[in-house]
Amino acid sequence: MNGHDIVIDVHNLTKRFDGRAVVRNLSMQVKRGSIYGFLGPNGSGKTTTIRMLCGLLTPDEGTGTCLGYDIRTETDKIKNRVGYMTQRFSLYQDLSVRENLEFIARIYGLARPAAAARAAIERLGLAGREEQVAGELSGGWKQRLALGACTLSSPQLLLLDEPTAGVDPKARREFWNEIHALANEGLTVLVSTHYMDEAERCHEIAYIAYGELLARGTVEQVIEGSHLTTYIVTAADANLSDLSDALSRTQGVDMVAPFGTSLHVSGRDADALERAIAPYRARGGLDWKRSEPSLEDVFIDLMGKARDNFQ
Ligand SMILES: Nc1ncnc2c1ncn2[C@@H]1O[C@H](COP(=O)(O)OP(=O)(O)OP(=O)(O)O)[C@@H](O)[C@H]1O
Repeated sequence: MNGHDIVIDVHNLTKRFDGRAVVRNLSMQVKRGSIYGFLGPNGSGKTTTIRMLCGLLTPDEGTGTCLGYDIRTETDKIKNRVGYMTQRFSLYQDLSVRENLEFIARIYGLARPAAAARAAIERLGLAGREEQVAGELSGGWKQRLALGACTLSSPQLLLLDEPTAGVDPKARREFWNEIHALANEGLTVLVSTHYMDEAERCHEIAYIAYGELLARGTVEQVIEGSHLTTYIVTAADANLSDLSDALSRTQGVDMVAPFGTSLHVSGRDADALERAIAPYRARGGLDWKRSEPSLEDVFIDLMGKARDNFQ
C-alpha cells in the first residue's frame, strides 16, 4: 500500500473545549474506497474528530492529512473534496426535494445544477418524490435526500455523522446498500453510528470512549483483540435479574449483559471466569453455552475499562 491509498492519516489529535480534552491523542488511518465505522458512546468525541478531519475545527495538538492535504493549513482544499452529512437534517424543510438539490448544486457552483439534481434523484431512487416538500418526507427519505445533497459535488470522501439515527430498519438497510454502492465506485466513507449491525457492515471500525480511541481493525480483529471469554446462559425458570446481580458481584466475572431471554457473562481471564461460574453450572436449571463475545459485549467492556481509567 502506498501513501495514495490512505485517505485519512492523522496522528495524536487532541482537542480541548474550555480546558477539557474531548479528543485525546487520537491517531487513525483510513484506506481509500473503504467504509470506516466510528463507534462510541454519546459525547465520546466522534463529531469533534470528524470536524477536525474535514477542517471545520483545528486540533490543539497533533498533525495529519485528509485526502493528502494538511488538516491545519489546507482546509479549503479538503472542504471542496469532502461531503459532510451532519447529525441534524440541514436542508430546507419548505423546499421540494428537487429545489433543495438544485439549490445546493448552485452553491457548489456546478455547471448544470438542474441536471445534477436530476441525476441525484435517479441515483437515490427519489424519482416520483421530487416535488414533495422536504419537511414532509419520512426520516428514511430525508436521510436519502441528505445523502444525495452531500454527494452532488462528487466528493472523494464522505463523512457521515450518525446518518441513520431514528431511521427504521428497512430504510437503514437501503441506506447502507447505497453507501456500499458508493464505496464500490471508489468513494471513501467514514460513518459514525450507534448500531452494531451497521458496524458489522463496515470494512474497518474504531471505537472511541472519553475522547480516546480504544480499539480498531476489522470486526473480527476487534473481537479477537478484546481477549474476552463469553458464556451465554439461559434459565428455564430462574429469575434472570437476580442471577445477573449475583454474577456481577462474583470475582472473575467482568461483565454481565442481558440479551432477550439470556445473559452474556464475560471475563477477561478465562480461567478465573470458569472458576467463577462453576458453582452456578453445578446448580442445574441453567443452560450455559460458550460463545464468541458479540461486538456489543466488547464495546461495553471497553467502555467500562475506559471509565475506570478516566476516573
Ligand atoms: N463547541 C463546543 N464547545 C464546548 N464543548 C463541546 C463543543 N463541541 C462538543 N463539545 C463537547 O465535547 C464532547 C464530545 O462531543 P462530540 O459531539 O464530539 O461527541 P460525539 O461522540 O459525537 O457524541 P454523540 O454520539 O452524542 O453525537 C461532549 O462532551 C460535548 O459536550
